[in-house]
Amino acid sequence: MLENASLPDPDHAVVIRSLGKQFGEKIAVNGINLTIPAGSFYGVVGPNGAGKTTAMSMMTGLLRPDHGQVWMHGFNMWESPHEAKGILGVLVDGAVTFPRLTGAQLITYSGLLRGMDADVVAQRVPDLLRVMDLEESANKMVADYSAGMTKKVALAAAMIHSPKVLILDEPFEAVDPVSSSRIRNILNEYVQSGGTVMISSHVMDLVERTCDHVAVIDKGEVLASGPMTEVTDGASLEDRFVGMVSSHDGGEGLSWFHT
Ligand SMILES: Nc1ncnc2c1ncn2[C@@H]1O[C@H](COP(=O)(O)OP(=O)(O)OP(=O)(O)O)[C@@H](O)[C@H]1O
Repeated sequence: MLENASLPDPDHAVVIRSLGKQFGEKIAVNGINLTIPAGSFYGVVGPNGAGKTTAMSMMTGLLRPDHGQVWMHGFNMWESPHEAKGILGVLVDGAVTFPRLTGAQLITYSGLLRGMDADVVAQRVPDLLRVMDLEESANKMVADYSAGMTKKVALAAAMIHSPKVLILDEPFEAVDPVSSSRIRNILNEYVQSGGTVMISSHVMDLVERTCDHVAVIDKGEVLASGPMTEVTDGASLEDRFVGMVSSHDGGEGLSWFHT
């Protein structure tokens, strides 16, 4: 485990030290270090299989790391899970929901599970259904939702308790552009009010426009991280990303694929 030389600054939203996970022979996350400043909109980008979901699952306490530590505003995820998880809202790819609940029930249940007052939950559920454009489907079972609707209801469930930190794996995947823009505006306001958002995405343009910090992950390692302008260094995020990842991979094309 990590040498606990010094405790991280509780003003940082998320501090990750030497976080690692191996599945059999496969090293999915290879001892990564990241510091997510409070009040930042932090993007995580990386090619398929880079280790983003594994890293985010460990950050949120859903998957136990082989080694390393995570602190949420100074609370250690594994030593003080109640405190660390209490300030966290999570949307992780493939996370189990309860598809036989209706959308309204799922969001309500999430709030009640968080120990919220039932009256406050009842006030917030219609607001969340409205901003997610799910009012008409509020009483339909989540099992019958489209992929984008499922993503939006899971996002609403992650937001109901107004957490200090939101960790969202691919939150805009399958979400239509109007809903995506509305959700980004809400997240921007949340960040301006001091909240912290971490998202993963494959859409470089969206990450570049939305996030003020970014980490590029490949093969379980952080290739670059920090303020967006420092990482991009005058180029587009897409160009920087492709440059970093392909030099890491040394990938070649298909010499036979032509007519
Ligand atoms: N439960 C598991 N068992 C075995 N291998 C796993 C498991 N979860 C992830 N992996 C492997 O770990 C590596 C990282 O996977 P992960 O899902 O974290 O990547 P990702 O960056 O989120 O990818 P994508 O962008 O495609 O969603 C992959 O090689 C994957 O096959």
